Amino acid sequence: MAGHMSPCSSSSSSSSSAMTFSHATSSEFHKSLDKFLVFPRKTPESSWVSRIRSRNRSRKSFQLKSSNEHPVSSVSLHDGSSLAKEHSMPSVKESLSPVNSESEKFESTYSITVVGASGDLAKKKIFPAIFALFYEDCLPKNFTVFGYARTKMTDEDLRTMISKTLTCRIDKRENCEDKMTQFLKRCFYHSGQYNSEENFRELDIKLKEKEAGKLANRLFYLSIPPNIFVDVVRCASITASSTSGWTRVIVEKPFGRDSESSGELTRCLKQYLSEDQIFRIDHYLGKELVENLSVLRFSNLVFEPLWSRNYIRSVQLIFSEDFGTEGRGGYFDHYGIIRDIMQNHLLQILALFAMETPVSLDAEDIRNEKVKVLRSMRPLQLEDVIVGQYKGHSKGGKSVPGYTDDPTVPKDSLTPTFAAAALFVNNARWDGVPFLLKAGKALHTKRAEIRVQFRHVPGNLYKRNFGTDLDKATNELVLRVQPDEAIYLKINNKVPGLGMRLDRSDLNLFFKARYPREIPDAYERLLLDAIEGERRLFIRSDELDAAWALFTPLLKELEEKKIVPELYPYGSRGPVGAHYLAAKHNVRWGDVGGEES
Ligand SMILES: NC(=O)C1=CN([C@@H]2O[C@H](COP(=O)(O)OP(=O)(O)OC[C@H]3O[C@@H](n4cnc5c(N)ncnc54)[C@H](OP(=O)(O)O)[C@@H]3O)[C@@H](O)[C@H]2O)C=CC1
Ligand SMILES: O=C1O[C@H](COP(=O)(O)O)[C@@H](O)[C@H](O)[C@H]1O
Repeated sequence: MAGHMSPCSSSSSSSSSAMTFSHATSSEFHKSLDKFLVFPRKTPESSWVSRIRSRNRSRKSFQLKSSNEHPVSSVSLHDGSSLAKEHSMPSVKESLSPVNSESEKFESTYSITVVGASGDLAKKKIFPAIFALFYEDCLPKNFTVFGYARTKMTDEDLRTMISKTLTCRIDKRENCEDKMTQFLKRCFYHSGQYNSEENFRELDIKLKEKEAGKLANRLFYLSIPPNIFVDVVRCASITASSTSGWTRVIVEKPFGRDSESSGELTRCLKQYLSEDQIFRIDHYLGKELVENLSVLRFSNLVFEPLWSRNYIRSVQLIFSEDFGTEGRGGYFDHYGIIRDIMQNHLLQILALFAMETPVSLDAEDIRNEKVKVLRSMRPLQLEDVIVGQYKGHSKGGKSVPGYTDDPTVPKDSLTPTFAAAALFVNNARWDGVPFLLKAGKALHTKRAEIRVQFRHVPGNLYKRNFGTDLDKATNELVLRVQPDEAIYLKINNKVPGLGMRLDRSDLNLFFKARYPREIPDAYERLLLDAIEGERRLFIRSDELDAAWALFTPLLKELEEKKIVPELYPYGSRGPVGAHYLAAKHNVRWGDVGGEES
């Protein structure tokens, strides 16, 4: 069975000292925002580069922009102290636009090594995201991509494999073929075992060849099952970390399966890496609408005053997929939907939603606020959770499989493929407000959204016109994370004409209509942030601990008591129990009934 954490000593063949990887200085993320210029990250290439160049010419400073436009590891020639500190880690944009011989001296190289390059995630998401960054001219001049896995492949085989999943931006497609060819020339492959220092040493030699003596920054993306994370980090740290620039490691979830295993994983990783070097990815934090949540809230006066128990009746975070665990049943059965979606993606959104205003957009300020929210929540109780599992059925000559029909899933599996839960943030702002989380596979639709249901209007003058069901007149703010990103607010208005008939309408910001260009994939944003050293969208270890503390007792209880999930048909709206759970907290799910626009 996949997924058991190996203790860090498991296959360690040699001892090593802590923090073998070299890492960026902490000053990287302690700069104040207003010290720097602000550039939009994605403007067309010519204007973007020329803007940087002209600013650099006039101010002699380089700017590196991460997803919050916060210059993270920039080098300012105005600031002697930061110059001295950070010469060892020039920024991406710096190497994009060398402007004087001083900077030429420090020209740096960047490599991204995708460990587990033969796998599903690498093919589907990571290589396409790196290419998209290249296509958008967001990558530095000197960059190399390496694939690493056990599968025997040549460089050419890797290129053929990844070329099948590369796509150019829908709204551009200019020079697409050329760009792909240029990109593929930068891609190389090394076949090796995950626990072999020798094989990583060979990788190091190949990396050094490409780096050609320049200052080298290395990013490792661990796109592998979690039971080999520590082996890889150990081997790479001992034999393949950069000795001149930074070394960073992106770790894919799952980060453990409960508090203990997660703590153990963190402890093991920290034998070889400092916290600054670990980039725990939760790709939902890279989604456009999740990014927009804080903007909506903190840059519009109309929302923030309403953002509390005084006006908000419930917050609903909903994830549904219209397919089952096909092909991933073996992995999934060890985790279940609560660990796969709720404890990370939905909880992260909840923390961003509920946090207090951070001191600044600095990663540490934001993550401090998120941790406070998580630590203000009471651990989940069994009575506030319902679990379900999809079953197969046949309809009109077509049959769909149940979860346990998957040959890699035990026939008597009790693993939930659906869960709904009510969580509470016990602080002054949110006391008593249910945060309803719902996540499920093999449901009737694919969707992720944040629904904010406001309280009923007190002493409503128009009560008569709404009829008896006041819930139907409740204002609701919806952030549709996917598909068809949108932000809309349900309001009540008068139907034009004589008489007084009320209607419910949407004030709608539909992103495709407003911004008719493709929205970057979450992995693009996150990869760029990792290259640029922006940690805001990555999970800090104390956040992770707090998240597991909320779910671990419940997960244990579910397993110990062998709670049987409620069966629901593949393609349905999920177990009825979810409605009882909402009703218990005096609310209704916003995504059911005629209201789900
Ligand atoms: N796929 C997805 O959509 C998502 C995946 N993730 C996470 O990302 C990581 C990678 O996912 P994914 O690509 O699906 O994983 P895969 O199962 O496809 O594994 C990736 C690669 O790791 C190697 N590998 C697989 N199993 C083992 C094993 N038991 N021992 C040693 N090596 C093994 C294989 O390469 P080789 O045999 O060539 O060495 C494989 O190609 C996982 O941690 C997963 O949980 C997170 C979110 C979504
Ligand atoms: O992390 C995961 O996410 C995917 C859903 O991601 P999305 O970006 O396509 O919404 C989910 O299918 C998978 O089970 C889970 O591990």
